[in-house]
Amino acid sequence: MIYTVTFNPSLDYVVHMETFLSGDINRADREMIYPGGKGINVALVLGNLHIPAKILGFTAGFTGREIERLAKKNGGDCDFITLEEGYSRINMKISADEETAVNGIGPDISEEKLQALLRQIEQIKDGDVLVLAGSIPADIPNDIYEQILRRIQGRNIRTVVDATGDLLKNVIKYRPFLIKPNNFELGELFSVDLHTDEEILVCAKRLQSMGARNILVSLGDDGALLLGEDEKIYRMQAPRGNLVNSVGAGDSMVAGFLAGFEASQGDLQEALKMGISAGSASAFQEWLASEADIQEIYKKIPK
Ligand SMILES: Nc1ncnc2c1ncn2[C@@H]1O[C@H](COP(=O)(O)OP(=O)(O)OP(=O)(O)O)[C@@H](O)[C@H]1O
Ligand SMILES: O=P(O)(O)OC[C@@]1(O)O[C@H](CO)[C@@H](O)[C@@H]1O
Repeated sequence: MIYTVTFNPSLDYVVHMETFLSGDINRADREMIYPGGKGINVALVLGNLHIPAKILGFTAGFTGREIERLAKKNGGDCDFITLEEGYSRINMKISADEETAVNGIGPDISEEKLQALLRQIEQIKDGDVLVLAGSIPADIPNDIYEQILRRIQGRNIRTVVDATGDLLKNVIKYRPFLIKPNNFELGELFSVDLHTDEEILVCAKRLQSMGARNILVSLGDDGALLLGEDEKIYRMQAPRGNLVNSVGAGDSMVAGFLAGFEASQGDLQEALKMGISAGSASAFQEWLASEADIQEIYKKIPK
C-alpha cells in the first residue's frame, strides 16, 4: 500500500483569465474548486492509475470537510485527522498569460494531533511506500519529515519526499528512495541558479552523496533529469502540448514515477517515462490527468 501524507491540504480555487493585472480588479472567465495539497494529488493520480493509496493528513473546518468530500468523490481513500480549531487553507491559483498562486497559511496542529499522525505512520507495514509531500504549517517544527523518517529507519519502507528547503535537506541522510525537486528548488538548496543539465547534475550528485537514492529533477516543459540509484543519468524531454493548468503536474509526475517503477519492477527509464507522461498529461488538463490522458501522452514519448 502507498500512504501519502499532506500536513497542509487545501481547496485549490483555480481561476482562468486572459490577462492578470496586479493591483487591479480582475474578473475570471472560468473558475473551479479542487481538493489540493501535494500528497492528496499524488494519491488521486495513483488512484486514477488503479494503484491503491491511502491519504493521511490534517483537515479543519468547512474547507477541511469539503477537501475530504471532493477527494472521496474523486476516488480518494482518506483517513484524515480532524483538527478542532481553524480551517484548512484555500489556495488561489490564477491561470492567465502567466500562472500565479497565493497559498494560504493553514490551521495550527496541536501536539496531540501530531502524535495521532505519528501513530498512524507507525502502523505502516514493511513493503509499503510512504510519500511525504508539501509544506508544513508554521507551528510544526521543520524537522518533522526528518523525525518521521528517523522513526521508520531500518524498516523496509520506501520513502518519497517532495518538499523544499530545510524540510527536504534534513531528510537526505535517511536515504529517501525518491526526492523530486524542480530545478529552482534544487538550486535553492545550494544557493545557486541552475541553467544547464551539467549544473543540475552537480547538485543532484551532491544530494546523492549525502544519501538520497533517486533524484528526479523536474524541469517544467523541458521534461526531467533523473539521477538513479544505479548512478546512471536519465534525461527525457516533455512532449509539446497546450498548457492548461500546471498545478499538480509535479505531484502527477511523482505518482507516475511510482506507478512506472512498480509496473516495470524497478526499471528507472520506465519510471521516468511514466513520470513525464503523468506530469505532462496533468499540465495539459484543467486538473489531474486520468489514466486515458496519461496513456495518450505515454504513447507519444519515444523510449
Ligand atoms: N508546460 C509544460 N509542458 C509539458 N509538460 C509539462 C509542462 N509543465 C509541466 N510539465 C510536466 O510536468 C512535470 C513536472 O512539472 P514541473 O517541473 O513544473 O513540476 P513542479 O514545479 O513540481 O510543479 P507543481 O509544483 O506545479 O506541481 C515536468 O517534468 C513535465 O513532464
Ligand atoms: O504550499 P505547498 O504545500 O507547498 O503546496 C500546496 C499546493 O500548491 O501544491 C499542490 C500542487 O503541487 C496544490 O494542490 C496545492 O495548492
